[in-house]
Amino acid sequence: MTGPAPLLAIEDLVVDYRLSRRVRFRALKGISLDVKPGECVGLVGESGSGKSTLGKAVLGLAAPESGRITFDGEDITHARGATRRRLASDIQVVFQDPYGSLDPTMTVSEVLAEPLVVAGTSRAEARTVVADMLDRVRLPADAVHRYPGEFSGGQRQRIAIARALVRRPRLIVCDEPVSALDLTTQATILDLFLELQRETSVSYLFVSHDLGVVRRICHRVSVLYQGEIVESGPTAAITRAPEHPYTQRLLLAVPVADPARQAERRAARLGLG
Ligand SMILES: Nc1ncnc2c1ncn2[C@@H]1O[C@H](COP(=O)(O)OP(=O)(O)OP(=O)(O)O)[C@@H](O)[C@H]1O
Repeated sequence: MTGPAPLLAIEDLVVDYRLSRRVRFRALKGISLDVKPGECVGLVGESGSGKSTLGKAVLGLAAPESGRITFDGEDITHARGATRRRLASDIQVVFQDPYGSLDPTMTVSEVLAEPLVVAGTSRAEARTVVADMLDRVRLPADAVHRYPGEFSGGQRQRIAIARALVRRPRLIVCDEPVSALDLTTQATILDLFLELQRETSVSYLFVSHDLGVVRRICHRVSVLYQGEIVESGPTAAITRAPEHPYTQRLLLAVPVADPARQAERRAARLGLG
């Protein structure tokens, strides 16, 4: 193998959902991908392709039938209990809906300090870390006394990112983290992810249905279609010359600024081009 050892390695992963005692649905049909230290790897695919299932498996929220997930060389495929709690400082998650993932009854200070206090950090030290994190995600210092519901969608996502960062994770699973935001806010949050990566060398597994978003932020991308990876490689190469027809379709769905090109693409998508 060339280059640094992967931080996260997924090998031939199969995940089923049990629909009834006899019936199972195979959501992931033997997926392999890896994320190297400091890298952002995109997992792109349309709704129902299995993206969130892969994220859940990494976080220990979906039990694989077979295959292997290793983190920093340790097999975590079926990690539970104490191992999972230890992993929680290394692997964090940012979800699509920042409001749903933040307790509305807790102040921002409590939301951010909780994971630290649970992990044994003193309250005084937690206060220092929280202040530093708010600064990093560009939220005003007085945000600590307010509640998540008092913030805009973009600001709430900044709170969720700060919460993911407080325990200094090495990997963040980002599950559609900008899908609920308008385009301008999306751009500023993606810039924030990039900046944080430069500052902290954190790695991202970046799940998205939007190849346009992935193109902005990911070094490499894997394209998931009906539970299988149909194409993967450097993002620039995949978006410049996608080989699989499904990737080509995903690319056609990316909005472009030029209305004439947009019309051409719409025609191509409808088979009129
Ligand atoms: N709890 C569940 N029980 C049964 N089937 C499920 C369950 N969760 C997901 N699935 C099915 O597994 C497949 C993959 O779902 P998953 O949520 O991973 O897709 P996704 O690509 O993340 O979609 P979306 O972008 O809409 O969130 C879908 O066909 C979905 O219907």
